[in-house]
Amino acid sequence: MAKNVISDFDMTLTRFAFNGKRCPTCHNILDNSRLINDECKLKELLNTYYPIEIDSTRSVEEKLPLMVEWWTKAHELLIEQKIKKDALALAVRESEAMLRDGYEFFFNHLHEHSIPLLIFSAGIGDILEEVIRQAGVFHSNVNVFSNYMDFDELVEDRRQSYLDSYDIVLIKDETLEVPNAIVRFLTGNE
Ligand SMILES: Nc1ccn([C@@H]2O[C@H](COP(=O)(O)O)[C@@H](O)[C@H]2O)c(=O)n1
Repeated sequence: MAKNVISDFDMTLTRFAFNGKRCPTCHNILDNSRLINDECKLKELLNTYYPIEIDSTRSVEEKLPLMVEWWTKAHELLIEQKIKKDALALAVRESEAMLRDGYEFFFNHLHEHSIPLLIFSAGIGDILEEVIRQAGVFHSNVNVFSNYMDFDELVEDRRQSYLDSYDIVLIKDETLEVPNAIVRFLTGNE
């Protein structure tokens, strides 16, 4: 039987608090860093929307559009900050984010047993990956499904790193023809 482990990230794989102090989410890591200026209102968004996220009297249907509204507004604010990709690692290193105690066993054991770990997160994929990487457990069985930042670098600059990292790289292809061919193959052309 195929096994997968599915998890979310912020406050699930990372700690909620340490020594009585709240630990940051991916968004908070950026917000608390030197990459964001004081005028950026991410904290105000957190104060508005986090109570809604954890409000057990509201239904999922009620919360969903508000959560989308939250991350849409947050991402618009982040775009204005013109963050450089290279600076993310330092922001994570200087942050107080930490994986939960016992993370080494969790990540290493799944890797040793070739069990895929699928992480779904409403956080920021680039930051999330960096937290796991800096903890030394970003193994090949870890797959992250999250929002990623799109940096204004020239496509040419990134082409080689994509070619090195992925089996298939689509360039100037606005269709889903290749993914659809793979999906058809996986489902036996049904
Ligand atoms: N703009 C935002 C959006 C979300 N958050 C918090 O990040 C958490 C992501 O959690 P996952 O379990 O999906 O990894 C989410 O629960 C929000 O509390 C944020 O801080 N800022």
